[in-house]
Amino acid sequence: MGEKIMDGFPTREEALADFFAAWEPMRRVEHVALDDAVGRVLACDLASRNTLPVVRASSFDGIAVRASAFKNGVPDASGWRPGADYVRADTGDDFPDAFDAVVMIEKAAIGENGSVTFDDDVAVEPGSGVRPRGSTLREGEPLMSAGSIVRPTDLAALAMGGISMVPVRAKPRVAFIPTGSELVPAGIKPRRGQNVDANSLMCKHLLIEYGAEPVVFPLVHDDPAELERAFEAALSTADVVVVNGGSALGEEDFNAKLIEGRGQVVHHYIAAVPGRPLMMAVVDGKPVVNLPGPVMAAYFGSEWCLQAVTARILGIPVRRHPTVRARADAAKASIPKMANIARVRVTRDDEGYMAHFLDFKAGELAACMTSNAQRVSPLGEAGWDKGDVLDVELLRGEEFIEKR
Ligand SMILES: Nc1nc2c(c(=O)[nH]1)N[C@H]1C(S)=C(S)[C@@H](COP(=O)(O)OP(=O)(O)OC[C@H]3O[C@@H](n4cnc5c(N)ncnc54)[C@H](O)[C@@H]3O)O[C@H]1N2
Ligand code: MOO
Repeated sequence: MGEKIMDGFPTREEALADFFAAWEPMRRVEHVALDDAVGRVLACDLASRNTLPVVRASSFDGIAVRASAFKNGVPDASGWRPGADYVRADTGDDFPDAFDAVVMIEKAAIGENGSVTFDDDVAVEPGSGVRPRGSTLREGEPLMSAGSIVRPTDLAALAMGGISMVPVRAKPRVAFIPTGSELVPAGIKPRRGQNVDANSLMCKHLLIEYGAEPVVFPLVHDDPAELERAFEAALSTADVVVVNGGSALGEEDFNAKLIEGRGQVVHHYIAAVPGRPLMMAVVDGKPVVNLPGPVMAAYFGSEWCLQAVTARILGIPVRRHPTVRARADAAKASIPKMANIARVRVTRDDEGYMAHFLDFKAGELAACMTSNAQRVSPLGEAGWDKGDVLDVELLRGEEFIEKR
């Protein structure tokens, strides 16, 4: 391993800048129904095609009247008849052109014969109690801009604006190739020497969260020909290829070698742990990532690298987790030359939030993966003391933090 352990690696930012300079994102546009648009990235600015109300609408449940009847104060309406002198017009209703104002139903008692008795304080002007044409939305009014991610409330705006098919950026198709003869699929009991393929599921769903369309390949054994077949199939169909495992120097680590022989390696080994043997390459103009195999390494590499690649293709920023300030419950050393991700259990007591750092190398890997927080140490940080207050990223809502 020698000096390859810590020294001379690019930071994540430097590595990504070089990687991004080496390939151009292709952006395809497709049209999806409103019902399928949530979570998708808008491909262009959208403006309303509708005007609402189309003509007018009552502001409340009431009766539509002629304002002229109120010119000299509250009229005697004992002889009024529905249809001729007034009509019912409830919230949002349009009503015949003969009427031009609406009186709230609380201020107008309708008799059995259709007559009306108004409260003494009713004041009616032309247009009172009426929302005019366009007072909700006007044709041509901007609805959303390109690059926004569609949410359920946005659907309401798009629906009102008469958008039925939504132009969105196509999801980047990311092929994920899990490798290693020792792996068995989730749900199969591992025998001696075997390990569970935990990354395929984790990375598939992380990629979905990032906005990609993952294509998870079947497990590839440690066999160069098998790997090459999977790699070429992935390259011919996907926008991004991720080979998982075999990134370091093991006997069966053909993956890095295959990629090296097939394209241009931009970086191999990054100042980010776990997962420093991550490799970025370009093959046939497409970004290829050799994501390290250990679960925490695959997670961190997905978060900083695969997410950035997906976000670049989609033209969106990478997501930022909310942070809280928490007291470290123990001292810890970290490697100053490396950005170091640690998973954290955050709890609450009378003094505030407390951070318990989990150790994936000491039997706590599952606890790490299910923890409610994490922290990436900045480069240059050597560690902290018990009681130091640190920013930690929350991975579940603050409302779920347990009180101790
Ligand atoms: N001599 C050296 N050994 C190692 C180095 C090094 O620099 N020199 N780097 C270490 C570091 S750091 C990491 S990170 C790992 C990188 O491992 P690989 O990417 O080569 O992965 P594999 O060797 O294929 O597997 C390692 C480990 O991960 C498990 N794995 C693989 N895929 C999955 C999966 N889909 N789901 C769950 N677990 C997976 C695999 O079973 C192994 O246990 O190398 C260090 N070694
Ligand atoms: O230290 Mo590696 O970078 O274990 O993942």
